[in-house]
Amino acid sequence: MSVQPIMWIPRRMIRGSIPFVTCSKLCLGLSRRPFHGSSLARSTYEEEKVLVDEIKQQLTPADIERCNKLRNIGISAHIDSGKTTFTERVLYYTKRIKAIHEVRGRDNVGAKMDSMDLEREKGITIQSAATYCSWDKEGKNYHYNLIDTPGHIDFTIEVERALRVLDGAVLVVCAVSGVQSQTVTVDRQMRRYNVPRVTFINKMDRMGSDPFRAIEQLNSKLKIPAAAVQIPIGSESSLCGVVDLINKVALYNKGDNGEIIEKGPVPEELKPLMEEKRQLLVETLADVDDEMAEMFLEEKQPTPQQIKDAIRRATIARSFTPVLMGSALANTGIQPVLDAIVDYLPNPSEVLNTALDVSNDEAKVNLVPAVQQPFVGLAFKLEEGKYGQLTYVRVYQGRLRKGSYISNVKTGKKVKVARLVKMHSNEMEDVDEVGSGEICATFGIDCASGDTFTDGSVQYSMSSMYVPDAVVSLSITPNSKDASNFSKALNRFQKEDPTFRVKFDPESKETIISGMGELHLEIYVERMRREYNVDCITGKPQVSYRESITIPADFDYTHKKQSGGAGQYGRVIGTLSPVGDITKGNIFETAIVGGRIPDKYLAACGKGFEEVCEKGPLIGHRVLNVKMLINDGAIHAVDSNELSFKTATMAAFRDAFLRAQPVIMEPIMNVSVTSPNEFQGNIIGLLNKLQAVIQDTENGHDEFTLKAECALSTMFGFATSLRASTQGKGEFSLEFSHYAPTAPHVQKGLVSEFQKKQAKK
Ligand SMILES: Nc1nc2c(ncn2[C@@H]2O[C@H](COP(=O)(O)OP(=O)(O)OP(=O)(O)O)[C@@H](O)[C@H]2O)c(=O)[nH]1
Repeated sequence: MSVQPIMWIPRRMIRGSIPFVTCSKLCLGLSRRPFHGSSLARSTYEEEKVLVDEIKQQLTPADIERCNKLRNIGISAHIDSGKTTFTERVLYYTKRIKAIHEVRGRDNVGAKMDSMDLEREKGITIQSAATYCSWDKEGKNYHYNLIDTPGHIDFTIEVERALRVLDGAVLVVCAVSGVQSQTVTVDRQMRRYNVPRVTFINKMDRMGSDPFRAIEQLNSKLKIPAAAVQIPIGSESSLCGVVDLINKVALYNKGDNGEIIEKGPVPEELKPLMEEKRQLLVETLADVDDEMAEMFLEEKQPTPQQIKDAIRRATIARSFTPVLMGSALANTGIQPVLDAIVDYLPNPSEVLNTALDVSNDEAKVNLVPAVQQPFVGLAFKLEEGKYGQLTYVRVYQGRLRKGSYISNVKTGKKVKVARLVKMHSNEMEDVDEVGSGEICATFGIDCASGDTFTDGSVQYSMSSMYVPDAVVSLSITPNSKDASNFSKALNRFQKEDPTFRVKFDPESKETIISGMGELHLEIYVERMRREYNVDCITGKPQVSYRESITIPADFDYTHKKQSGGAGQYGRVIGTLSPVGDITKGNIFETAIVGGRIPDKYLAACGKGFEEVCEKGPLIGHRVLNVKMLINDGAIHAVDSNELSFKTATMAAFRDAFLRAQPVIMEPIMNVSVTSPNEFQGNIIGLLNKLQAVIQDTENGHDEFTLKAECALSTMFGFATSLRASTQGKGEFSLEFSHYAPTAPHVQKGLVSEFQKKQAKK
């Protein structure tokens, strides 16, 4: 039987088809990796592109020239993938630093971007660090603002705020471990802020490295079409360069620190692989880019420039990521990433940034990165420095000048920009002015993280970043009597980090800190000791439970105190009900007819509701997803006041809550454990003991990764048991997934423990 050759049609041309249709190429035996769909609804990007093109019309040639040379880039990845090591090379090759220092290096200097002592000791990045550098490409000088972000999930807010203000990112992936749990988190964050990325597969010098397996995982796990634009020359310890698939040329790193890039012909033995992977690149592009698809159908061979243009379009459209590879530690393949940043990542004029016009009913406005426009900037990160509060600002429109006055849209306060600097990790350079699209920092501006500033002529407010909920808390008490440094430190940390929260429990007279995980809180306790000289005693980590209800309950409550002195009277009637949509949080509503409760008393009811939600009736933890509706009530002509209504609301709430089949909700975490294959049995045993639900295991070359869901309450001390079961070779990460009701016996235990504590007071 003869097989009819069917023409292979790029997926892009089969509109509306979701599963990948493989036609003749498969029939002809050319295997293609499965396709899992593009990362972005195309219509969304097309609408965005129209707006970006409109905005570009408003730019002067000087604005375009300035933006063309600018890239705001983040470096993000899973823990220990080599972001900081990579950034160190970038700074060295761009001549920002004169020598390379390693993370945990023997010279004890540490990498430039890990400027905190604690970061250098632990070899982890805790705070994101900003810097800038210049890169010469084909005779043109480009300016990069770079932010190196932490990999550990506990410091995730640093990644959120960096990605909020960046236009593009380099996603670093380990060539041995491939896509890891935190790579998935970072990918989600990149999508949240529509950040296009180029991917760099690092650690190609390590045994067991396999860039093509990592690319498969980008496709399958992150569901982003990805294709190599390079292949390695040599492997593991003999890695010496990469083949540029687009130009079919070999690039070797030479010199003591790989600073010289030497071009050469492609080694003969690599030519078949080069052709295969180049073809795969073109096919993948044809799947995501119209122009490439047409060329493909017409069987035209694209030129290197056409391939590069297609990569640029598809990367900016967030429907593709080009993959480069090398080894930061072995100084191989870094310079091509710097070129790829220029070639494939957007400049500030190619990204749509919007704000809400507060003076015009919050109408959406598109920001124009032109210097002549009124200034609009976002304060995205605060840091307490030697000279006071340092505020990092991304300028979206207009320009920011030293000595000028800017106004905080939220508070209406006007402040003078006394000092303007560009950051180079923990060092700074004074500047007089920064233009739109730039990132800078200022001193002495009192604001909160996420505030928008303008020159006062417009009232634009930009959306802030996503702040995840704190899940772990512990009590903390300073060891010395002098509490001033203690509260100073707590105030500062709270201001800098929206995921770090502090509250004082008047009943236990304890200060409670909460955050993203044990490590997060541990680091703050340690920083308190080092930076503020305050030794602290901490309690056992506690889970931040939530309290909720499962059925509605009506209430009719009268608060009355009419004997002796000034009287109190307030009656509230209504319903307490569970909120189905968990994104809505707690809701307070009133529907009073005929003014039976005046507005000022209703406002007091609202305050009472907020207060009582902070400390739930079951075990004193925050209330989640409860709606309170007050639709009737009564006042007393003399005795009613705001306090009476607030008290009545709180008591009504507590009473109805307990009748509404209340539940205690506990945080369920996504756990990811990676360890050498030989410990797989131990780890599964360990997780079974913790009643974790194992969802996936994946065996790599010599490591395996296990994913599970587990209640946070069982995970305290997991680091120690994991260390013991894996001879210290296992690693894990925990990330909040959702809240789920605790088992009835656990709830009973928690409630009786809480009641015992209350009775003792
Ligand atoms: N073999 C090899 N090791 C590398 C390479 N790049 C980094 N490393 C090592 O991997 C470890 C982690 O590197 P970092 O640069 O701190 O990784 P990171 O992603 O910044 O780490 P966090 O910010 O803490 O998540 C260090 O011991 C580095 O020396 C590489 O290309 N090859």
